[in-house]
Amino acid sequence: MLSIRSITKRFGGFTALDEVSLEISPGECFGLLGPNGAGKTTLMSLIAGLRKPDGGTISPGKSGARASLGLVPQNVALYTDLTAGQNLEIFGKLQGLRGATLRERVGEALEAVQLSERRKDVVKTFSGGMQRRLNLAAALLHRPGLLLCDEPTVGVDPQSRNAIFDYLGQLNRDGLTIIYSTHYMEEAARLCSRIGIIDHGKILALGTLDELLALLPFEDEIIFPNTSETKLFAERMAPHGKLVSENGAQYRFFPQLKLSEFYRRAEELNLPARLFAQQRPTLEAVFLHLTGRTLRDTK
Ligand SMILES: Nc1ncnc2c1ncn2[C@@H]1O[C@H](COP(=O)(O)OP(=O)(O)OP(=O)(O)O)[C@@H](O)[C@H]1O
Repeated sequence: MLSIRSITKRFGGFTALDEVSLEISPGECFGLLGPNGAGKTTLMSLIAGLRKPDGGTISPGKSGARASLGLVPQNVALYTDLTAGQNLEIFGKLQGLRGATLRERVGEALEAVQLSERRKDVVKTFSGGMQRRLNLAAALLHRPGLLLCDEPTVGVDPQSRNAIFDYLGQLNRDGLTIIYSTHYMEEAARLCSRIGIIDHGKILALGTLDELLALLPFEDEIIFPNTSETKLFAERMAPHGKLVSENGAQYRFFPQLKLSEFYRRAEELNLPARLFAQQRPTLEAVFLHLTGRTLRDTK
């Protein structure tokens, strides 16, 4: 168990983390979901022992379970003039591996992130996604018990993203504890068994996806086109929920009135029901409910 109790971190007069408390169980994949600047990287760096908190405790300390820790940093940290194989050999040596074990682990890691065929290629010729995959492999050579992944898929193509997800899922099923930070709600929902929503240095809510969705005061969100036909209706609905305009093309409405009442009012303006698509809300709606902003607004 990793216990984070009332952690505070300040940079000068600015409070980046404000009394954050979390318990992470062995074998869980915990998601830290929040917009840019929320404090995710700061929290990761404190857990990794790269920075010291101004208040609070993290236990066990670096000499305990956290001694066996892998960190996938937000920015790719590789020697781009060297080959993929040479990079992993350097990281493996830094992690204390030598000889046959090192060679074996490097081979396994390249295989796991689907880069075996690029072993002898220089990293600067790799796509962003391939570099991300190698960055992940580098953190795992010493087979840590806890993996910290700080937004490992930013700027990654779908193929690499899926490869990273499949690999992390497999590692987690094999018992690796993972803390995964992201501002993509789909990633947190897909990969993590529990999610903490973080904003302005505070954990606003914590739970499974279903527990977080249960915080919402409505069951379905409604999507409808943004046209001259629906403009007046959207204006009338705005006080009865949260209305978000998406790229000027459609509205997403989080209702605070009964759906029967919503459709009755649409009918008053001769808007047919087929214009409206109802769907189960996502973590985006939970974030909006908790902060009044969308995750995208705050990027
Ligand atoms: N070394 C530092 N000095 C001053 N302020 C900092 C420092 N590191 C982080 N901050 C500030 O602390 C806040 C949290 O930053 P942090 O990098 O932890 O956020 P984040 O959630 O990881 O977001 P991002 O995805 O943008 O990295 C931000 O407002 C950031 O500007």
